[in-house]
Amino acid sequence: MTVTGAPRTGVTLRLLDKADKEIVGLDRAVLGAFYKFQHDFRRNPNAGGLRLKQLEGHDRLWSARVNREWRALMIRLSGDDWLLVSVKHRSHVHKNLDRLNYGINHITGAIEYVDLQVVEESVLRRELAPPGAPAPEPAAAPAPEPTRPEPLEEPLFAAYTDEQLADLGVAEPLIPVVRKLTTDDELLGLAEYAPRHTGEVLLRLRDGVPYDKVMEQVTAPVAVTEREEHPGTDEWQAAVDRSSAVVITDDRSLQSILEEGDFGRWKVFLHPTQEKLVHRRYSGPARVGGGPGTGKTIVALHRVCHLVRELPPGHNKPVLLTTFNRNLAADLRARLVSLGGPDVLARVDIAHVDQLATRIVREADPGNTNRRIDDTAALREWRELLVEAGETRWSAEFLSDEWNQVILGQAVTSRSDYFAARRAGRGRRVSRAERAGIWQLAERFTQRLETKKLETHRQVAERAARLEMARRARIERKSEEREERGGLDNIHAEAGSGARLRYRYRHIVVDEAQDLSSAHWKMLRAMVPTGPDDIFLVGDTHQRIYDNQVTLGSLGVHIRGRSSRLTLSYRTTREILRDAMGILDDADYDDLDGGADTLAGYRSVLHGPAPLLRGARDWDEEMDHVVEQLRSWYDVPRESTAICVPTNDMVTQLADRLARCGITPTEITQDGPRSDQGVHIGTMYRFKGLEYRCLIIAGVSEGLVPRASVDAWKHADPSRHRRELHRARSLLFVAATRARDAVAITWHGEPSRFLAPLLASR
Ligand SMILES: Nc1ncnc2c1ncn2[C@@H]1O[C@H](COP(=O)(O)OP(=O)(O)OP(=O)(O)O)[C@@H](O)[C@H]1O
Repeated sequence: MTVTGAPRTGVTLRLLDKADKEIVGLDRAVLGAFYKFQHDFRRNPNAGGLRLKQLEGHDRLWSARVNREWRALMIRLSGDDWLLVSVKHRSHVHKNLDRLNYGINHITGAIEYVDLQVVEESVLRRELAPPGAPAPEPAAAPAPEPTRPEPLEEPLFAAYTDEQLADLGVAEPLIPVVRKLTTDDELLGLAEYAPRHTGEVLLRLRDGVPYDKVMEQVTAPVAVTEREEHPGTDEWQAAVDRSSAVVITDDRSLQSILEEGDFGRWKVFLHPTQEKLVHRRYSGPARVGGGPGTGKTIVALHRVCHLVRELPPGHNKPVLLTTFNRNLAADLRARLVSLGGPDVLARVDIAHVDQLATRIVREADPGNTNRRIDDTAALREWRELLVEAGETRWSAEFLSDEWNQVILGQAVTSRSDYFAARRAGRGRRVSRAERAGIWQLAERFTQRLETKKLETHRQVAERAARLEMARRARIERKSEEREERGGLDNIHAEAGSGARLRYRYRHIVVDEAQDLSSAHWKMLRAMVPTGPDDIFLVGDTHQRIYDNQVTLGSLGVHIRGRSSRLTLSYRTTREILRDAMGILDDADYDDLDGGADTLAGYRSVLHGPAPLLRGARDWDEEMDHVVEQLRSWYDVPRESTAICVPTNDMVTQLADRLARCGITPTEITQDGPRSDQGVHIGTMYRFKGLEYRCLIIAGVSEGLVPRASVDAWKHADPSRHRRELHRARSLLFVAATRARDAVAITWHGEPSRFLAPLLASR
């Protein structure tokens, strides 16, 4: 349960997950009346105009008047604590009351509400109600248009007994309906109405996942354990804490639901597994993994709000929320304001890791005016240096990697240290004489950058890490001295500056953790004292698109025993997810700490068309296909549509073609999309963390995805070849999982090797 604020009168009105869908479907006048109703009810439920009364034959179900025609149905949890489960037309409230079912699911321990009348009529489209029953609900949540089942079809769940279904946590009143399901349309219709856990279980079984796996992956994570039962507390009160329900206050929560519809749901209805991760107290650094769209960022944002609420009052910003780049940091800021409002924002520093590193380095050296360059620009510098030096023994790529991963990566500062440095995972062996040569070139490279007043992001990150680690050592020393002197406060003042020396943050929350480098982690580790709730990180190594493989334990970030995984995708449909997983193949992925990670149990309850695969003769024809595809999505707002391509040139060419066809293109730059309007176009790297309704991935041809040059490593450096292929695969995986509703993948010439499993499945 998410609590977004306390009511003022002692009356608590909560809203059960899915009841909101019914409310959003009401017409505007009724919605207005509902808004007023919830306000009046919280002030005084017994006010005459509300006509609060218990429903006959139901010990906890009550109705109250929303307006002349509409009634709110509520479960009374205890004295003044109410749970709103439905808003119904008054003609439906007093008839067939035995069709209303509510109770506590004995497996999940959550409160569930089911209106069998609505389910049977809308899902099965069968006349199951007794004669004289009211006509179908005028304002029930919109049901998908199911097709009439073939009369003799085998029921979908015939292989399972009622008891087996109940043991998985399927809502018991729905089991007779589940037995009657014969088509996928009916099943998807039921999943729309049913308590969420029931939908998850049934769809997973229908996907062919074995019973035991469903038990392990879907039911076990949310099952009540004996330890969780609260003896002494009312069982309904305990159950509401395990339910997806939100306390209605006058503030954002209701507004998010009523005005933003499905788009606002992430702010209020967390999945029980998300909820647990947000509110838990961790004894040290904790990590949350999970496939794309499982709500890792959402959990990180709720976690930030939770940490802020636990802070003592103050005006500083003791919580750091950080991520990989500027674009993502801007997105986090916007989402955090929308979730927590200005009060939360006032206590949180939001900055991407390179921005933090720059701050630290500038603080230590305010006169530094060097220009920052990225890895590609640094590689160009390496190439030029090699040409100028007439050096042919090593390629620029090899030296650049050696410099980044071994010299900077291990903070190697002297020739003798370099002779002793570990080169694990670097593939090619180098002799002592070769190391001497490489070291000389590395020194020339550093001097070259200094002369040109250039600095790479990695250099800055390394420098920042060293500065922060030194600062941390000073803090620890001072605090030891202070203890020895019996707590004299002024010892804490930093020598010379007079400034007080303290840790920069109390809590750090990291998004997109899989792409941070060792230097970033060292810097972050040094910024926060070691202790409970110090670092909370979310990320997915299947989406790692920069070559930053780390073992967190060796960097002082000990997540062992505090690692969890989310498995339900809220973004991607089952059809998109299946193809995206096909792209990943069976490559190995790490867990950021030297172990292996998997996407076992990764699933979705959303449903849509299968991704479209289409080849063309050449790039010109492929661009025509892209335009055609965009035109077929005429009813989707252009800014909810995007195209990603492998190269910058293709971005320019495609943008040009779209503009000539009357479709506004908007390029996604390093700082995000140039404008809010038009179809977004960018290279695959730019799509990290973004989300669209419809997406085209174009140019997925052999030679482009992966780049042809990658295969040059096959014999020269097999380990690098493997890494490059891994990264290219992840890049396509990230791209394919950005769409909510529809994906089209196009290519020209030969399709990318990564598409082989998808093409074979068609
Ligand atoms: N409990 C929830 N209720 C409704 N929507 C949710 C919930 N959790 C997440 N979502 C929605 O799912 C989508 C994906 O969430 P989010 O961006 O947090 O996923 P992620 O795991 O960080 O994805 P990625 O790894 O691809 O960046 C968003 O649109 C978010 O609003």
